[in-house]
Amino acid sequence: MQIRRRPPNPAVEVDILRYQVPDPNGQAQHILEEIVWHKEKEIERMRDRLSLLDLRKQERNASPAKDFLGAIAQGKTQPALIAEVKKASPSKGVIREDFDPVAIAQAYVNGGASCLSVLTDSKFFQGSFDNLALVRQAVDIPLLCKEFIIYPYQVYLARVKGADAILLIAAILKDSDLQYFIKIIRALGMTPLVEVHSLEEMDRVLAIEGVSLIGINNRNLETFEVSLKTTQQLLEAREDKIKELGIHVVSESGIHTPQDLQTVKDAGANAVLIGESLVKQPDPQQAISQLFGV
Ligand SMILES: O=C(O)c1ccccc1NCC(=O)[C@H](O)[C@H](O)COP(=O)(O)O
Repeated sequence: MQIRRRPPNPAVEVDILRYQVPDPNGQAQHILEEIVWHKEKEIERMRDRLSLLDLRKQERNASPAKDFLGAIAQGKTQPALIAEVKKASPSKGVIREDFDPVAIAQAYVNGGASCLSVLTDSKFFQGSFDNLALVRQAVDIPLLCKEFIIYPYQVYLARVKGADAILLIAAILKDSDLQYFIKIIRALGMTPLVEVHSLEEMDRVLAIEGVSLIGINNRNLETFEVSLKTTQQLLEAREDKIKELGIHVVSESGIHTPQDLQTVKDAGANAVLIGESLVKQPDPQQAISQLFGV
């Protein structure tokens, strides 16, 4: 997958100029590119309201980040559950009409989730950084900020709002950007979760220093096609290297049944990231019990 980046204005903090578009007014070629192009404008507007300098001052007063990787390693369930607070998505539209992020988060905690993932994108997922802050106030377990990170600004904002881990998507960041973001995330005491979808992305990420947690997304973000074979194939191909490096693996997306759970567990996933199949149930706590048989 290739994401074409448009010339930045104003100049950005990271060297992300590889993916420039020949025609900046051209059409996005797929949803991930559309999201990234929208993010550029969105973050520009956010910076106008609150500068990076002021945001970094706020970050110094934030309470310390919780141990996201430790919570997965200790896993309240097997595999450990990262339950996602998700109202809508580009592939499914609105998943839950009566969306109460705090009530859903509390139900997930009562159901035995080890960590939570909170979508903060507003245009495509109807999430928000306010939701992240509300969930942070309501629960004690570690939180992943599920964003499309292209600027350090988003990392600092996530920390200020209470994130303990940050998603980095290999398809939208080149290697030097990944390295740079991993350093910032670690410097702020958080855990980077680096997401891949292909063997090529897996190999890029395995060569980068400081990666302790890899997410294998079963959803192709270009076509929305979901296949658990993605987890099976990538783990089968790189199991030895992953073990040698002591990396934990999260299987993400498309997990709906106990059989799906068993499939990715047998493939070697240490954790699962589940949104839709839990959030669409009237009682998300009971949905976890049914899925995990607990
Ligand atoms: O969910 C989507 O449609 C989507 C589209 C484009 C980019 C990302 C997208 N989802 C992000 C995720 O990775 C999922 O929210 C997460 O893995 C949970 O998936 P699911 O259990 O299938 O809701």
